[in-house]
Amino acid sequence: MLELSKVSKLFNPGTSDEKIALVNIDLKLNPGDFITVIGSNGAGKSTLMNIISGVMTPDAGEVKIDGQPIQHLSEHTRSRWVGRVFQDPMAGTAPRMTIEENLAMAFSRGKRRGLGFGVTVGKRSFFHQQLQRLGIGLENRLRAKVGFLSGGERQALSLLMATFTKPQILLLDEHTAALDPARAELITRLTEEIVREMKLTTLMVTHNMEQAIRLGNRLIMMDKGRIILDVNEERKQDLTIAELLGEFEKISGGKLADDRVVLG
Ligand SMILES: Nc1ncnc2c1ncn2[C@@H]1O[C@H](COP(=O)(O)OP(=O)(O)OP(=O)(O)O)[C@@H](O)[C@H]1O
Repeated sequence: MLELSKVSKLFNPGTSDEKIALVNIDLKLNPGDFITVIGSNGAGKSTLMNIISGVMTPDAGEVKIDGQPIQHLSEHTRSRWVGRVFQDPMAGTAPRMTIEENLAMAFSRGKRRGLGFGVTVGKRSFFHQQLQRLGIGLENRLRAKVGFLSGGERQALSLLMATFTKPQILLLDEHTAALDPARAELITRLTEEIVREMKLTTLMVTHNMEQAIRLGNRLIMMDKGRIILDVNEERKQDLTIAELLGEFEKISGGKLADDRVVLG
């Protein structure tokens, strides 16, 4: 499963704009772990996601999946093992393509070019069945252009596409933050269902403290490029938001500064 050892990342080193993003991060995910990630502004959460998915390379340290170092592999190659849903509903799908074309693209992810990209009858029936799981009627709109879907519908489609090929690791990068509360709740419910049914190992960044406590079996808190707290399932069960914020203050010596934090 995913393991990071001594991973560090510094932006603009040696300049007046130097930014510490990650400092000696050690993180080991066990199979089936669903970890929520919270932290202050600029704590390094997105950098962590970018390094795991291959958007960025670390300055030092190792990223391994099932014991194999992957930090030299491109984002495209890693997409075979790493699924990701971004905050922006526009980011995970191609707006000018139809729903079924987007799904076909996700289906062929990581495979050699030219293999399996078209929409065959067999695939169409599979896509129909998969979309039905979402319960929002997208299975009846297979040939609709994705650009015409609402943000929530697009995010549901992105979630399905990211998990289609049962990734070794699923990265959720504030994927409900840009949605209205009802849509956010829908995507959260779908996320829980898909992660549970497929037993996906998941890392989810959220600014919603209640969600961070309620979802998953483990919670990590980041500050200034470090993991400052790693809460296990047992302790997480009766954790409150006040206790979590208190822990942050105790360890970091300051208040959790996050302009997007949602307390419940
Ligand atoms: N491409 C970049 N170039 C320069 N500095 C960067 C870059 N990406 C991130 N940083 C800096 O690295 C640090 C960590 O940023 P990162 O985006 O990972 O934090 P975050 O925890 O996701 O923050 P937020 O919750 O505010 O989105 C910050 O100081 C940020 O300004």
